[in-house]
Order: sequence, then structure tokens, then C-alpha cells
Amino acid sequence: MPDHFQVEHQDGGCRARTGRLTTPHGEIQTPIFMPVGTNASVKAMRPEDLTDAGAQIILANTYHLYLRPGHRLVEELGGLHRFMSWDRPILTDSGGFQVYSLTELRKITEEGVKFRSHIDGSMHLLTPELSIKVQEALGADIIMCFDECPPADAGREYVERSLAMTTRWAQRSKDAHTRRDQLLFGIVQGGRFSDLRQRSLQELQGIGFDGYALGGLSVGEEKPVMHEVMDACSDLLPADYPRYIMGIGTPEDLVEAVWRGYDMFDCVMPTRNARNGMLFTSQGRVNIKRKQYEQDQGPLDPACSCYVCRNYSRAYLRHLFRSGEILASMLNTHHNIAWYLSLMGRIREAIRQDQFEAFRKEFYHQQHTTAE
Ligand SMILES: Nc1nc2c(CCNCC3CCCC3)c3[nH]c(NCCc4ccccc4)nc3cc2c(=O)[nH]1
Repeated sequence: MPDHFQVEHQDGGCRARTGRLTTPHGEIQTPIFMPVGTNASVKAMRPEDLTDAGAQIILANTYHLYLRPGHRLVEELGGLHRFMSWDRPILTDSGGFQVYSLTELRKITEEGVKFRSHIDGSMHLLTPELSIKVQEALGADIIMCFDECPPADAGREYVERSLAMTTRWAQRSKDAHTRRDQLLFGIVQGGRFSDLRQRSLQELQGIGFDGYALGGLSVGEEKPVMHEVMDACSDLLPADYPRYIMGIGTPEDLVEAVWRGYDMFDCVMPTRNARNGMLFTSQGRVNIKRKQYEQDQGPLDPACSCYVCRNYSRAYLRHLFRSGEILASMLNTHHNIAWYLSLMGRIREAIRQDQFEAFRKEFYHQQHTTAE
């Protein structure tokens, strides 16, 4: 059992479990959802709103912060926690995925990824060594290996070659990691091929990491494919280490992943959807711009105890959104994050009561019998 992670309770009826992850900036209760703060900010939320909404850890991004304002500047100013006045844990992604998804001009070589900045067009080379150096300069509590996420439709041949390079990059990431107080997680690749996933996992365990993430998912593959990969890896991932699935997901995805034994999740969905007026509630999704809410004096979600549901009507939230008020993004984001985090709290409680199987059935039913 590693000293930074303890499984606290294993649900008696399924693979779901609760755990405690210890980092330099504090402890994290798992399963946990991690709000995404790409440019050192969870868009439209202040740190005190985040803690008020129950956030234990947030994500930031190597790619964005390396390009702007630069990791050396953040380091000189005291690191990311001081820079953004967030004193709880931070996890940084290694940047490879963002280069792939954000830049047109990019070239992947053994050395690393050459790309043109989406900000000012300058050329850069991101390598495993530089990625680790940036994450160490930012001072994150959990950092990620530099990996390659193959396209969802990549053939077996490509995925096999890509996975071998991701393993070599993982070794280089670990060799470049000097700050032992930070936790370093490996990222399992291998596409939709269970045997390649197993190979990736075995190779990463041979190198040895503080936690293991599933990469290469939620990139457009069919749901059954995603679930199949989750199932295949769930039995192979070391049970006493944290398991993180990157980019997951919808509330249903979270419940399904917890049921399969995963612990940590991140997704831009609650924050991005909020800014588009798509709000999550106990009765399913509410598209707040719809006319049907024009005179609705009720709270967004009667079952939610967040600041927004205690103080505002759906009619008001609809008005703010249609008027393009900045407050619309603030209130919608606050609710979606609070709702996601309260869902994770209810999940942890159900696991502790050995009731997660029942919770999963009831949750699916509630989300899909909306009177919408
Ligand atoms: N290193 C790495 N990162 C991945 C990520 C980024 C995770 N969020 C990082 C945060 C750090 C800050 C920015 C993000 C992924 N995100 C997704 N899907 C998101 C899908 C999605 C996109 C938009 C809306 C909803 C879902 N798949 C991912 C796969 C990988 C991967 O293999 N390797």
C-alpha cells in the first residue's frame, strides 16, 4: 500500500471504493471530480466560490501556462498556488493532449511534439523533459507524464507504435522528475485494443508511478468501446493506487466509471456547458434559455442546496442568459460545479453504506424520466 493513497471502503456489492489521497497541499477524498482551470482559473469562479461549492482539487494546464504567462514567470511569482490564491491541491496535465487538440501545425517525433503556438504563431518543441520541468516550476501537487493520445479512429498499427513511444516518454518523464514531494502519474494508452492497454499498463507499472490514468478515452469513441476499455483496465490496474480517467465526463459517465472502480475525473463539461446555458439538475438537464422558464419562479434544482438554487429563480437565470449578462456565466458555472461536486459527495456516501449498486440504478432512472 503506497503511503500517499489508502482505499478506505470497498463497496460490498461492486468495484466502487472510497479512498484518501494525500498531497503536499492537503488530502483528497475519492471518488473525486476535479474542476478544470486551464489558464490558472476555473472560468467565472473565484477560489472561495470553488471551496464553497466543495472543490477539493482543481486542474491547470502545462500547454497554456507554458505559452502564457510562461512557467518561469509563475515560478518567480511564487508558483501557481500563490499566483491564483488557491491553497488546495492542483493537478496539471502534461500538455501533449492540448497540443494535439488545439494546434493545427504540429509534428510528433521521438524527441517530442513540435507545434505552432495558437496564441502568437511562434514555434515550440514540447518534450517529456520540458513538460516535467514546467509542471515542477508551476508547483502542482500531482503531475502527469508526457504522453501521446492517438486519434480515436487510429488503426492498430499506429496505436501500437504510439503506445511504445508513450512508454519511452513515460520513462523520460520519470527520469526528469526531481521534486519528490510531487506525485507523478503514468498515463495508460492503447486505444480500443484491450491487449495493447494491458501492455501499456504492464510497461508503466514496470517503471513505477504514484497513480495511473487512463488516457485516450472520451475522444469520440462509442460508449460501449469506452466501457470495454474501462472494464479491461479495471481488473489490471493496481487496486491500491489511485485510478484517474482523463476527460470524463457526463454525470452518467462518472457513475459508470465509479461503478467500475475508478477514483478521479476531470471534464470541461460542467463549466463549458454552464456558459452555454446547459445546466445539470437532479431531474436531468435544463436548457435555461427555453421559453418555458420565462415565468418559472422556482429554483433551478429544488434538490440542490447551492448558493444559486437558494437565491435565484429559473426566470431570472433565463433573463440573465438571454441578456448576455456576465452574472449568467458566474451563477450557471457555480451551480454546475456545485452540482457535480454534490453528486460525487452522494456517490462517496452511497459507497460507504454499501449502497452504490442501488444508487447507480436510481440515478439512471432519475436522470432519464425527466418531465422535460
Ligand atoms: N494527457 C492526456 N490528457 C487527456 C485529456 C485531457 C484531460 N483534461 C486536462 C485538463 C487540464 C486543463 C485543461 C483540461 C483528455 N480529455 C479527453 N476528453 C475530453 C472530452 C471532452 C471535450 C470537451 C467537452 C467534453 C468532453 N480525453 C483525454 C485524453 C487525454 C490523454 O490521453 N492524455
